[in-house]
Amino acid sequence: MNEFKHFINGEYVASASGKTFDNRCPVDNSLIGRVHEAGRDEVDAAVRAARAALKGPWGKLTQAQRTALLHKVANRINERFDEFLEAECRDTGKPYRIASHIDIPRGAANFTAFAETLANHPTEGFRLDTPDGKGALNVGHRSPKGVIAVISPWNLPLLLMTWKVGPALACGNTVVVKPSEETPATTTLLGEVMNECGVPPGVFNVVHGFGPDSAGEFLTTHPLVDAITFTGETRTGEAIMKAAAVGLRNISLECGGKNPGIVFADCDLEKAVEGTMRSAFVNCGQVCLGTERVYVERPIFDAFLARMKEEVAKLKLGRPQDPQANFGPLVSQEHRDKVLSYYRLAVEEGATVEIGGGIPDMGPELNGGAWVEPTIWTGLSDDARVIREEIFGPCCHIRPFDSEEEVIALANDTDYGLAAAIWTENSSRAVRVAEQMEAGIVWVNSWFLRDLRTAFGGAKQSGIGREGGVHGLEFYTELKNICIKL
Ligand SMILES: NC(=O)C1=CN([C@@H]2O[C@H](COP(=O)(O)OP(=O)(O)OC[C@H]3O[C@@H](n4cnc5c(N)ncnc54)[C@H](O)[C@@H]3O)[C@@H](O)[C@H]2O)C=CC1
Ligand SMILES: O=C(O)/C=C/C=C(\O)C(=O)O
Repeated sequence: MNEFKHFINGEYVASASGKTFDNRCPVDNSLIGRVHEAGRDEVDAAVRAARAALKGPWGKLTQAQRTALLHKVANRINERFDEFLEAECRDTGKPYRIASHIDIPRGAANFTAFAETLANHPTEGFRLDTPDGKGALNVGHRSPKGVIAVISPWNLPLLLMTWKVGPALACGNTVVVKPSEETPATTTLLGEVMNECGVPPGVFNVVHGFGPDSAGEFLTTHPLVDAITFTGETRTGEAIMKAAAVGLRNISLECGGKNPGIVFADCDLEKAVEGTMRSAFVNCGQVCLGTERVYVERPIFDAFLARMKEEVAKLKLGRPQDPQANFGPLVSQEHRDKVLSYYRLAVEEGATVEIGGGIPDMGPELNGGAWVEPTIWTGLSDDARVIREEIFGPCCHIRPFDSEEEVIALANDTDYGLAAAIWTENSSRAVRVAEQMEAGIVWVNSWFLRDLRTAFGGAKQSGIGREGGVHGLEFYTELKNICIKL
């Protein structure tokens, strides 16, 4: 039986209260282990350790020394690849086939990419003319922001946690991470890696627990936290924003999406089908960038729908270890209840279920798991809740359109603004439409093609701020101008 403890000041510690909660595997609902639930005291100890570490050996490292240390962390994740893979897939149920080329490699790359990008970023400088003719030099100086609270979700646990911890540490901050209660394993394991690599105690801390009235709230309301970075649901983002208002702490929020895919008749049909399949069904549809609304130009609507149904029928559901499996369960029974409620709602709202729509029979060993069928609907009206609300499951609605103007309006008719995918071989149209998308990220003839140097974040209710590349500098550092009179 695993026991997931907090990682505070370089040591694994249990909750003083003795409070724990169960961690279950979504593949078959078996018990993985017990997770310690942090109270205010553990959160306070973690934040104080992080604050003290800013003034310790960590705060004295040069950028080059920090960069070298973060490379070591990335290498060690790669050396312990199989342990991370097994832990991640046990927590989430996702296939090894997926996690071994997305989650774990990106978990390591998030340290190297940000260490390099930030180490090589130039300092701002301006020469100012002055009346005496001698002038002045203005030099931008960046210092770490301080203690960063990282609140991370369950869908890509290692990837999304390190996506924040990597740049935070590269900029010289210290962190307290509150991973999702559903997926404590890889964040806990990262504590061992930090110790093995010689990252000083207190630089990386982990507290476990839930959101409201638990570790998440205790951490985000802690007065010694300087800034909060979050990925998860929009409503949680609002709660965190309120918490951050006290003491005027900075926030970076990456929240939900209801992302459109736009398929023009002049696309390469096979490319569009392959990309839309991935964007709707990879990770069992639990990716904030995923496509839940697909708009297809009428002349190819029937052909596109038929090909999508053929491909959905080929998805191979199975245990994470099954080398053929490319589709796992949802993360939890609770999330399955939510997704299935939308499957029922779609029918109530008048959808035609083109494929799926229910619970697959996985056999006696797996039927207790959080499995749902990959699902495609057609026929819903544009104001249906299924079209407007983020479901975060393996499902999409496909609807025909007749003109570019119409589809731009449809795609933007949402409270969210995270991502969009456009499929066309006409590059002028691609740019024209991409520029009109109310979204932070637009892919043309691709999806989830990630370059870690680029800006990442959402418009409207999909978030506040941009991370990625040098954009994270604005959040993870304090920029001071030093004016030197010559
Ligand atoms: N990347 C995304 O866009 C994600 C979206 N979701 C969506 O959100 C729905 C709910 O899933 P949850 O895991 O409950 O997401 P959530 O947004 O509630 O949880 C994400 C993280 O925030 C923490 N948290 C929750 N409330 C908090 C609070 N008041 N203060 C501080 N921390 C808090 C959680 O413990 C977790 O670590 C899902 O059904 C899905 O639709 C979930 C995970 C990721
Ligand atoms: O940074 C990435 O490549 C992936 C980001 C995905 C999310 O933010 C999400 O699914 O929540």
